[in-house]
Amino acid sequence: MSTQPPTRGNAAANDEVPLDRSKLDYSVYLVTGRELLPPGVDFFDSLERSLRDGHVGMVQIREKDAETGHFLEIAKRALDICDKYNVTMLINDNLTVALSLPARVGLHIGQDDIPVAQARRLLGPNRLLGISVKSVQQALDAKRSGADYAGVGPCYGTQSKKGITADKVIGPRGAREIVEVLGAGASGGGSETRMPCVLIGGLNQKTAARTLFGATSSTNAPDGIAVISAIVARVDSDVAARELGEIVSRFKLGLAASRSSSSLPSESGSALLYSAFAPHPSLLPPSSPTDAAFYVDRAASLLSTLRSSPTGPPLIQTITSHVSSTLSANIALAFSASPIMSHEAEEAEELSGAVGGLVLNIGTIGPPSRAGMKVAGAAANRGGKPVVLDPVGCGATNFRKEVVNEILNHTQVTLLKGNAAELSSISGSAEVAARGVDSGSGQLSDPVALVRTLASRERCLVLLSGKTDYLSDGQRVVACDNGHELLGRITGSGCALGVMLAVALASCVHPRVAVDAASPEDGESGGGLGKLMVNHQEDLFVGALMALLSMTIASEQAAARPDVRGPGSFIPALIDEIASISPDDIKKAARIKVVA
Ligand SMILES: Nc1ncnc2c1ncn2[C@@H]1O[C@H](COP(=O)(O)OP(=O)(O)OP(=O)(O)O)[C@@H](O)[C@H]1O
Ligand SMILES: Cc1ncsc1CCO
Repeated sequence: MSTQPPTRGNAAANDEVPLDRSKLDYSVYLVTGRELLPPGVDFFDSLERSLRDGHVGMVQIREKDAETGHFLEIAKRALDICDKYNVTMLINDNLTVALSLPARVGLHIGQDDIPVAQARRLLGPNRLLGISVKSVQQALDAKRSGADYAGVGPCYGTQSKKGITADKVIGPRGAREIVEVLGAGASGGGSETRMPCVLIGGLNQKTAARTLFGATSSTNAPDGIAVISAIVARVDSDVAARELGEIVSRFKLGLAASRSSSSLPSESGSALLYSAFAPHPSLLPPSSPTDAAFYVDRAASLLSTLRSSPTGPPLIQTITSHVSSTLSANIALAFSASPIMSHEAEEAEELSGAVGGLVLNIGTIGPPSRAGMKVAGAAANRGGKPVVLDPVGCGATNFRKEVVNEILNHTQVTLLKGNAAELSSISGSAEVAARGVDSGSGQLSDPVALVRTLASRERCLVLLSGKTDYLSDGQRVVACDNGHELLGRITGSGCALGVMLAVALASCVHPRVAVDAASPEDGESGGGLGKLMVNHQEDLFVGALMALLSMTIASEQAAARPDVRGPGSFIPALIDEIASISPDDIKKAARIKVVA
């Protein structure tokens, strides 16, 4: 293990040299917390250990209970360690302590502390000044007020700060709105200068990748993560810091590659963590094809891959309604997958090692499935497994809206599927009223804009189901006219489609997905991170299309059978047709249009 100080050069240990803000490294920002140290671990030993390999670029000394003299004593010793490893140090809250230390030491304040403008006046122009923000307004104020960076959060509930309750948590999606306005030229006013930011609150080895991805907007991304217990509570704080550093650097590499559409650099033969949530750029078409045949051919060839997978059927964990459970499981089997209908939180973590994809369907959700979704969703995200969310009946009640919101915050979904009423409700429009689990009678005025905007906002694929289905990844939109009205006359066809989507998305992900199955007990330590090897062998957009075409074309074939006389006889025929649908059927019968 290296004991050499890193050459990052992001701190001016010599106060003669003005702080070069462009060289600060926010990737892993450690906030100290003596109260969280493991028993018998010395604060300064833990700090030095976490800094020595160069993964932590900033340290904030946080002492909520120490009186000023003692705080200063701790900060002075901590500064020696930070200087040794060329790490930038800040003081939490206490202006007196910050001002008693050399000018290279900054100050971080909260919204309830001294106003930023006043802090800036007292600190002078050179000292680093950070502020915690939890709303867009606070972010805009922070940009105007002379702060250098923002801590955005709390992303999740944490144990480190008393008083944080679930309703104050902003989630990765709330963080994204803030990250957006902190970017250069953000709408809504404020300075044109981009303000760096770190995500804070519940960030650890399990949540970091998903949260960085979810908090990234189309124009701006977080610069790093601020953590307390994910490092401080670990005896091996060096290993903890390295794990976090690797997650952030993989995220940044993936982000750069996705923005330049270049290929992702391979890392010991594995693709990058970022690709767990977004298609590998090399799988995207070189330019947007307007020719539907391009997608139909690729969907057909993905179906043959699924039918002949050398690794066997993908295991699909489905947390779904008791109404549609059996139909969904049978359809998964017919579609060359292996279903497991499990909503038990207690087994979700263990199960996640074996599953290829996860379905979260809120049809008859109750406390156990709600809890199971949380654990299963987090585990799927960590392992790079595709997640399909079916927000059944969303919009019909406030409870369902709340549940969907909660899921979108705790899990980065790969695909969101819903009918007009459900997606209308999630998008915040009242255009199509929900009466129950089926669409209302109203029509969407602009389904293309709805799926595109929602996909871009939620950073996932969106599939709007109905007579015509619309699929988008936020840029491309394909409309599909296949399907039979009998699908709308049986219950659970949408739920079963959700499972088929998970199967198809799982078949896009390279079979060499492997995550160290060891999992920590306390949810905070880094166990279970292992070697993540997530590759995609096909564009997830094509995967979703393959499932949709398979369901809708099979429904047409079933309805055309002489033995089908209505919804009752249609169900077994549909299962049979799904079991036998072939790549050729897809090529012959697909009726899709590239509409954007
Ligand atoms: N009138 C129709 N004509 C053709 N296909 C249809 C029709 N209605 C629905 N479908 C197809 O049925 C499948 C399910 O879509 P639907 O919108 O009915 O889902 P849903 O409302 O979520 O269903 P459920 O709640 O019963 O599971 C989709 O593949 C869609 O293409
Ligand atoms: C009828 C019904 N009620 C809750 S879930 C469900 C199945 C259709 O989604």
